Amino acid sequence: MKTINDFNFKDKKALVRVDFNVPQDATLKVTDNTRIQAVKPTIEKILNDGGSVILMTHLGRPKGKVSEEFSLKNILPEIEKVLQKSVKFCSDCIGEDAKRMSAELQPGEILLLENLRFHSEEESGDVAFAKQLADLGDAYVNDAFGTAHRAHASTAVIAQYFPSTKFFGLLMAKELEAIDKVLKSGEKPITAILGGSKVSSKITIIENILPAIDNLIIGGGMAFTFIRALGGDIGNSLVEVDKQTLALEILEKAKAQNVAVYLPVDVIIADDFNNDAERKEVDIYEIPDGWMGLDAGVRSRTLFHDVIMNSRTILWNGPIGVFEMSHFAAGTVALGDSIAKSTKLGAFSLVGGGDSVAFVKQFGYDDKVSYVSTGGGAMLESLEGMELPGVKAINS
Ligand SMILES: Nc1ncnc2c1ncn2[C@@H]1O[C@H](COP(=O)(O)OP(=O)(O)OP(=O)(O)O)[C@@H](O)[C@H]1O
Ligand SMILES: O=C(O)[C@H](O)COP(=O)(O)O
Repeated sequence: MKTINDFNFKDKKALVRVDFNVPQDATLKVTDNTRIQAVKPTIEKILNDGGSVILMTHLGRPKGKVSEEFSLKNILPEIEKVLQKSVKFCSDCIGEDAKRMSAELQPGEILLLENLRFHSEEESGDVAFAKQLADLGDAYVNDAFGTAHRAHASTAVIAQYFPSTKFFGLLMAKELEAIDKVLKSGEKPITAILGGSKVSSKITIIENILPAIDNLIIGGGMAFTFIRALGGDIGNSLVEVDKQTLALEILEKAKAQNVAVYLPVDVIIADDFNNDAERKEVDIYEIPDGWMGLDAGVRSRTLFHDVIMNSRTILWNGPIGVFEMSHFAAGTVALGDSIAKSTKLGAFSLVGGGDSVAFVKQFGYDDKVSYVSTGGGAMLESLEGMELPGVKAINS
């Protein structure tokens, strides 16, 4: 893997694609700066070499139109705060100003280009647009793991203009290593915990990871499709009726590959999808009509705990209860505790995917697991075994 550590950036202008698609509040203030913090080592390495940095990113989905709401001006103060440096700003990512400001950039300086997605050519992967961006720098660095699953002008197409000066940034390298550490070189036993709402969104992941893992814990809303397929009464719980055969096939495949599958054995049920609904705890095969399962029960939490404590490598994607409602968060919290405990005893744990990452941050588990991915869709596609366009462009 060719990273920025293989190059000296002295007197070079590095075009660095980052993913500063950060969450903002109603006043457009950044509410979580993790993605900015995450690329600091890459920027520092280039500046310390005596180079300069031209930052390119998208923010939101402005669909090719200029808009104040999606302007990077709104997040510039947060970027300067995190990087502890002043950052120049160009109000268009291409054109005369971008050319002039890039040409005038001195070693040690940083320039931020306005939102790439103000031009529809970014998402369509337009070659001429990619060339205009490429002309601004001497080297290309991709450190935008969160956007690596998009084949856009700045994430993939641009790389062809830097045949010998294209590199992975340090975040990108760390993310790819974390996935490899689980799926290729993980210490056994390896346990994957998959939750979330739908089986259909996790099928490809399950099929791809089965050969690499020893244990598979299936929780959350997707568990009910399996339980129903196995003959259980699931009341009004979330279910994908047309995916029951697939669920049984997955169980067969797991068995054939010697992967032990753990489904919840009990469940917290509610008479409505509502935090204040009436609740009780029942066997997962005996959910009465009119009730729905919204969290893992106490026996399930213990079952999962024992598996996790006996694991040396842990992959977690998807909450095992509706943690957004406080009365149904305990199962996911218990899972977080188990993973934290196992990690403390030396296991390697990787958490990926939008909702699970939101959970670990909100509940303070981010420092208690080995690695929290900055990618949502990119992480899921990596687990599905796809070569991400942003990765392929640097490797080829
Ligand atoms: N028993 C359940 N019934 C209904 N919804 C559930 C249940 N358990 C968990 N969920 C919900 O599943 C949602 C996440 O499901 P989704 O399929 O979106 O996962 P995901 O986005 O793939 O997860 P991630 O982003 O972590 O990969 C959570 O918001 C959670 O509230
Ligand atoms: O937040 C993300 O997942 C990335 O920044 C990609 O954003 P997109 O889904 O709008 O392409």
